[in-house]
Amino acid sequence: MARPGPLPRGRGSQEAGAGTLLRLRGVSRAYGQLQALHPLDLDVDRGTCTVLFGHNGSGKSTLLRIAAGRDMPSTGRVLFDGRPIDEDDPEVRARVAVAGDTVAFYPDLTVRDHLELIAVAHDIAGADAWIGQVLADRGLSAHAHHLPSALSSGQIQALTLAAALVRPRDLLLLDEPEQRLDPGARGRLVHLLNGEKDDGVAVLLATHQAELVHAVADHVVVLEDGEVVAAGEPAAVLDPHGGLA
Ligand SMILES: Nc1ncnc2c1ncn2[C@@H]1O[C@H](COP(=O)(O)OP(=O)(O)OP(=O)(O)O)[C@@H](O)[C@H]1O
Repeated sequence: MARPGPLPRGRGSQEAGAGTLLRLRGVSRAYGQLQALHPLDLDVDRGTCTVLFGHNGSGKSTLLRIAAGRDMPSTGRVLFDGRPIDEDDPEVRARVAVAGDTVAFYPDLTVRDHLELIAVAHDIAGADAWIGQVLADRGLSAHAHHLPSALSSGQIQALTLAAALVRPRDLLLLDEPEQRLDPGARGRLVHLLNGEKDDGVAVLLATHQAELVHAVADHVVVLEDGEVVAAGEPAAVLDPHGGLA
């Protein structure tokens, strides 16, 4: 993906390709009596993609929220670039991009307005051209001046992705980014994720789609009722239909 002007990336991007960026140790999460996540360890390296795969309720979103510093684990710790993650930490805000499972857009701001707000907040050079590129890449150019209420569910999903992609990032966290995308947009998503890896970004995403796992993952973690039941290279762990190999 061509980027106009300086690459809008996080401050640590000069270290891209140099090892682990996100490290989870002994991380678990209980909601009252429910053990949503049993203790697990996970490393996500720069320039690689790790995929969380599992049925509804297996703990994927819980793990992503903890990895983003948006929720505290019941046990264990999360380190981003060697320090405890906290979503209020300016370093984390500058370097971690999240497209989560809940989305809130301003009803009276257009698609382009949303992306401009984010670009301004992150002080992005050449923002106009860059926003134009992100809109085109996500198939949103024709909807740039539309309000969120005028978008289809797939276009809302594309805007959710665009909002994460218009900003700098060394770590990209995505919750079911393939949801509601048509085959063309899913193809662009695969291209995008492989481009992120080439740029040295560490990617952690949750999905239900085995095809996406095989297309982008270096490492897959299969969750069942909050427990890791398999982990490793996709070809060794999952068959093409998403069953355990
Ligand atoms: N805030 C919460 N309070 C109580 N229980 C929760 C909360 N969030 C999630 N859970 C429960 O934790 C378990 C894991 O949920 P989670 O959303 O992490 O699953 P998931 O794998 O992302 O599911 P899906 O594929 O449906 O998005 C589920 O049983 C869910 O009901």
